[in-house]
Amino acid sequence: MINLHLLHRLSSRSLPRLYNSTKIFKMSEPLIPNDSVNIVNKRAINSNSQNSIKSKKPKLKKYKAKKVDSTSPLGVLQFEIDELLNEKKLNRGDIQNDISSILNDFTKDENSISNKYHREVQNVEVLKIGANGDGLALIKNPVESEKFQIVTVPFGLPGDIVDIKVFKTHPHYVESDLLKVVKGSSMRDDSLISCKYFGKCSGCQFQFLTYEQQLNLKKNTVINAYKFFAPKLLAENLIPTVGETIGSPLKLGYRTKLTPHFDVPRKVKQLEEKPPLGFGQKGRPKWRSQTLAEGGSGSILDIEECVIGTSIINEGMCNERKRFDKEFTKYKKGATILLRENTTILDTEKPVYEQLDEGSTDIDKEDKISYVEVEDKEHDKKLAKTCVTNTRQIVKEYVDGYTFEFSAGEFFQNNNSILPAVTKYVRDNLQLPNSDTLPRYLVDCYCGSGLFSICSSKGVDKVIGVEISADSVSFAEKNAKNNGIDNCRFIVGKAEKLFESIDVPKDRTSVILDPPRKGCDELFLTQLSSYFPAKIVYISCNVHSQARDVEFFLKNTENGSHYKIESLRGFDFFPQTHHVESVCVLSRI
Ligand SMILES: C[S@@+](CC[C@H](N)C(=O)[O-])C[C@H]1O[C@@H](n2cnc3c(N)ncnc32)[C@H](O)[C@@H]1O
Repeated sequence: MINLHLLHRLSSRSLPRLYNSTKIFKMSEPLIPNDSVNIVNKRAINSNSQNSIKSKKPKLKKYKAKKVDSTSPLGVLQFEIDELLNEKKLNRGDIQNDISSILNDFTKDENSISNKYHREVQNVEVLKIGANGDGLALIKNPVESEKFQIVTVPFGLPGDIVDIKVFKTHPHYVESDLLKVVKGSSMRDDSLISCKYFGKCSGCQFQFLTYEQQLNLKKNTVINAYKFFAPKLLAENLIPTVGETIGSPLKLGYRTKLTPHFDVPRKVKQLEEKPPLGFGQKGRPKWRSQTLAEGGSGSILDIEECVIGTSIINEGMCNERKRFDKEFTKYKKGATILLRENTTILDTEKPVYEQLDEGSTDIDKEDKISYVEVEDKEHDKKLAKTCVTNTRQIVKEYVDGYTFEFSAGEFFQNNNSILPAVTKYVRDNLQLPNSDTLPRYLVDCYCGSGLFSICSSKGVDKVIGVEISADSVSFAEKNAKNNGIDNCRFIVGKAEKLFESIDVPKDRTSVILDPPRKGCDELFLTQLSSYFPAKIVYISCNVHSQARDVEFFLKNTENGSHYKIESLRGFDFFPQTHHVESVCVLSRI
């Protein structure tokens, strides 16, 4: 049982700590700038007045495709589009949109190409749900009657019949806003929605699904990722049955970090009206009458409470919003507010207020630090949770009996409730066969402030961690020391720096990989394969780059063919959202 008390203490407090002037979640610009026609006409007038003999043709606008990483959400969408086309026996030509005509259509009347494309469509059947949580559907092309369009439908579930507004065109798909669910999919259960901003905020996608359905969708994301990014492994039957997704103990109130933000329009010297402070709107809200009444009309939705944030993070958000109400006129640029949970293990002999570090304060309560007291019955400890807003402040987290310190602005996992299960799973899967007497070693690549190194250190003789952030490495060293662990060594540098000085025998060594979203690079994977460790546990917040890396490792490196995928499954670090963390275990054959 968790025992919650809210207590406060006196503290002086200034402005909220803001970082990164931001343009996060800015909606895309319209394809045709409003003044396009005027610019062209002005040029024509100028050239006439100079009696120019040459009548200059307006320059045709060309569509410039942005380079996307194939494992990013937009890159993955391309695979999903091809899969849908395959199922419908269509090809890319059948869904190609005439972007050039839209870009160069300067007429403004209702029959303009742009208006024909960006229209409302009724009774659209959603066919699939993609990895980023948007539905996918097939609609008729409004201009070329023999053609179709693939449309993304936010908050659309397979089987839904919906009315949509198409608002943006890309070469092979169009984006839409969901206007109305005409007939709901059997998966949809709106009674499960716990946030009034669901359907408008870009944070959550799955609140209307049972938790079991959410876990199943995430399992499918893992299956599809390996289908799309590891086709050779799939063809050779080298991918095992994907395990059930491991759920989070907390389904709501789990997020230990939130970053609400606000925009200040350009050219505004002094804000007169308070701008929305919250999270990005999904799609273009101006077609959704409800949205205007509930939280603003801009690209940011004004949100006072986030149901997936922990209670102290929401308390911090409430404090910082009160402060923003009073002080918004001082800001000349948009900014992001960091809200990061901090845990203090309480000495029950001392008054709580004496043990708290700096944290978010309540201006209505004499600037007292807000905190929530939590009892950890398993380890017989009392914890105080505070909310840190200063990116440089040192934050403490408490995982499975260990304490971790790191800078509030640096990386640390955001769902504390699932970490004991994840660290145990990693530890169990690092085990080497017949390892009862011989020494065992662990290498933790991308180790951050030492979470996996420290949580796995007991069963091994020596741990080597490698991490690019010197700041994180100094925290990893400090964390090992504070937890009484003396068998860990940490190296600052790119992951491949490890191989310059590795001194542990490969046959007795397991390796953890936990890279950022973009995954590992080929140089590192090639060197890892040459080192040839006994076991590899690859943890990833982007299963698509993980699948690509695993295929590269098994198929394109020196010793890759001597490994097999022992197991593969997702962990649900972020309930109610589309995100999935994937753990892939590789062992030598
Ligand atoms: C997903 S985090 C994992 C951190 C840690 N395992 C944890 O769970 O707290 C990825 C880490 O990789 C680090 N990193 C990014 N690129 C790197 C590289 N090329 N070599 C080593 N570390 C890198 C980042 O600084 C970050 O701490």
